Amino acid sequence: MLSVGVNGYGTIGKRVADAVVAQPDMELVGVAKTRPNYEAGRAVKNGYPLYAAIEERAEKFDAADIDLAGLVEELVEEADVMVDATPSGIGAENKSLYEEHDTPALYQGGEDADLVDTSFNARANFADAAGADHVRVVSCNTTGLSRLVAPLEEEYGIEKVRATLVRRGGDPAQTDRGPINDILPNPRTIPSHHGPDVQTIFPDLAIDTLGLKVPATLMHTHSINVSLNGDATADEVRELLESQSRTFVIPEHLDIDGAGKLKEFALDAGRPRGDLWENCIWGESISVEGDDLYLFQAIHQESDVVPENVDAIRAVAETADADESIETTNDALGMGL
Ligand SMILES: NC(=O)C1=CN([C@@H]2O[C@H](COP(=O)(O)OP(=O)(O)OC[C@H]3O[C@@H](n4cnc5c(N)ncnc54)[C@H](OP(=O)(O)O)[C@@H]3O)[C@@H](O)[C@H]2O)C=CC1
Ligand SMILES: O=C(OP(=O)(O)O)[C@H](O)COP(=O)(O)O
Repeated sequence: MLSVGVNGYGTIGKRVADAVVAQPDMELVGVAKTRPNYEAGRAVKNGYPLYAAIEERAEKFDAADIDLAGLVEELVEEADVMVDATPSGIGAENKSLYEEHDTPALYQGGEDADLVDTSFNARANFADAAGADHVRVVSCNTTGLSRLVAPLEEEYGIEKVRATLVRRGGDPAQTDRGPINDILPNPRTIPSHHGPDVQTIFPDLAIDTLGLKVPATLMHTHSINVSLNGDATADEVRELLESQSRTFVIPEHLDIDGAGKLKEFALDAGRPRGDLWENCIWGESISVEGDDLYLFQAIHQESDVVPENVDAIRAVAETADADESIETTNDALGMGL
């Protein structure tokens, strides 16, 4: 069994913790937080040992009647692999903690690519993380782009990707992002960080990305154009994407016309927290004009990186190859819609 610790128990961390618990080959050693808020209480109710991330604040947990299992240093010492899901920039500050205890660590997409030995996407470059000490699971949007690029690159070769990312302004619980009423080019410069980030996975890929932020919380939406090298028809591309385990081509008959219905669909399917781990690609949008493929896909920012984190744990621990790990993760989570 792989012992896993999660430092940072927020949007991503709590989902990764639950996903680790669901795996047949992993155990959750515990999770770390700085404050005794509702998520801390829920972690304890779930039976997850809770560690204080900042020693001086440990007494606040006592005052809130929330039991601590110890300090984050003890969690790191006990874990075979740490998943750092702290806010952007804090992961970099925590790197020395993991090094002191000789514990390999995963970081999230809010950290810089140069913090780590390799950036990670399970479908595209699983083997690059073998035995690495520091691995970054790329951001939600970069994960969504990488999952799309990998099969297209293998099947046809890619001349160029052009992607416009309409990004949600904040997660549903991020009240500090709002109230919001605006549409922002974000960043105003081009490219957005996503193109260079995709190139940390596909170094030779030509890709331009433009980003915007809109006053929505549910999901991101990508408008994609891929100039392919090989001949393709829309039907062939659709079949290819349907054959991938983490790209869900939304059938037309479901009559899902936006992120709101997608989330409702996920809740109806019994998905935890209404999570959509897969890229959600509108079937009727898949079009080929000459060498150019076009499509729309929705990306659930809170959850698409979760199975990638689980796979990255096995990759650094070298306990499975890509296909084995992806299959185990998918089965344990209940992937497939
Ligand atoms: N949300 C998203 O859509 C996505 C986020 N990411 C990336 O994942 C990372 C985490 O983001 P997200 O989950 O949204 O962030 P959240 O703010 O939801 O969660 C971060 C958690 O870290 C805790 N924390 C804060 N400081 C520390 C610390 N010093 N040590 C330990 N824990 C700490 C916070 O707990 P406390 O309340 O106790 O301070 C909070 O629970 C970022 O790099 C982000 O860019 C990637 C893909 C999608
Ligand atoms: O990784 C994400 O987005 P990104 O791929 O646009 O950086 C998450 O949705 C977090 O985005 P945020 O930086 O707006 O919180």
